[in-house]
Amino acid sequence: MTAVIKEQKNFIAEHRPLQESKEREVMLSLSDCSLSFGEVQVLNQVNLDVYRNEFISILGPSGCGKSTMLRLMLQLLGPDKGGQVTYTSSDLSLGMVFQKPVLMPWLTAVQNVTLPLELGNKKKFTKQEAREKAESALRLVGLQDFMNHFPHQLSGGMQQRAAIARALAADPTVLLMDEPFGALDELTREKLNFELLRLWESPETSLSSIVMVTHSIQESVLLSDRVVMMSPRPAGVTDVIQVPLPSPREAGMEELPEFHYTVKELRKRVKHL
Ligand SMILES: Nc1ncnc2c1ncn2[C@@H]1O[C@H](COP(=O)(O)OP(=O)(O)OP(=O)(O)O)[C@@H](O)[C@H]1O
Repeated sequence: MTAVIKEQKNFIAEHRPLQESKEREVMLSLSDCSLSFGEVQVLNQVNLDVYRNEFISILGPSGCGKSTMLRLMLQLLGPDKGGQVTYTSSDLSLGMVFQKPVLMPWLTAVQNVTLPLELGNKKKFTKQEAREKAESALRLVGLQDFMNHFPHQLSGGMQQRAAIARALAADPTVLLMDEPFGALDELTREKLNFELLRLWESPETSLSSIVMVTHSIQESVLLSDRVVMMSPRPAGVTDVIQVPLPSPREAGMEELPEFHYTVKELRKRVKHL
């Protein structure tokens, strides 16, 4: 058993090799991005590179512009003049998971996951392919026995799993997540955090990088390689902290001194904002 776990760890390490900073590949970048809604300036000169094979958390005060930053990354919004959002990687494909699962109540789990794959003018998948991709994504998130359940028949955690499956079914290389577990109870949240890491590390998904907005300092330290801290609005990046925990992350790492030290350091910096 131990040998199998060790083998899996080695596989994960090979699958997701740590890159030296000078050779790290940038997947997408925000350069000097400011953004205003009318008179209200929300973002101020935000600079951030998202690298291949990394997990980034974004922490910042409520209303500072974290979701707006994700919408910039998705190019649903454009920055003010002078700013630039650049997609640098040739295999970049973005997926999004929102705080609320936003499932169609009249569709089953598998129909909800299939729907976006069938929409749009340039249909990438046939009906049959879309269905197979949806079923395989639902299996990945552990909902194989609930494919034909309607959203009201699923718990909050299961609904969020379905929303993650919906994003994964389109084979994104970068997954953007806006407080995906914020509305869940602590135990479910903890469970889903580790499930998310497992999905990220799995060779069965196309995921390379994850950018997650969270309000939890502990969650950000446990999950991420880097924590990006934002100031109050108009928000800029005040700090980028490299988390010194070993990879892959595992349950129990919250007991390590590096974990406590990093949480303490982030708390100190949040207080100074
Ligand atoms: N479409 C919009 N039109 C006008 N103002 C907007 C729009 N979207 C966001 N805002 C404003 O931009 C600011 C930043 O919003 P955003 O949702 O990005 O913050 P946030 O950091 O994600 O907040 P929270 O942590 O509370 O979720 C807020 O003051 C919000 O009211």
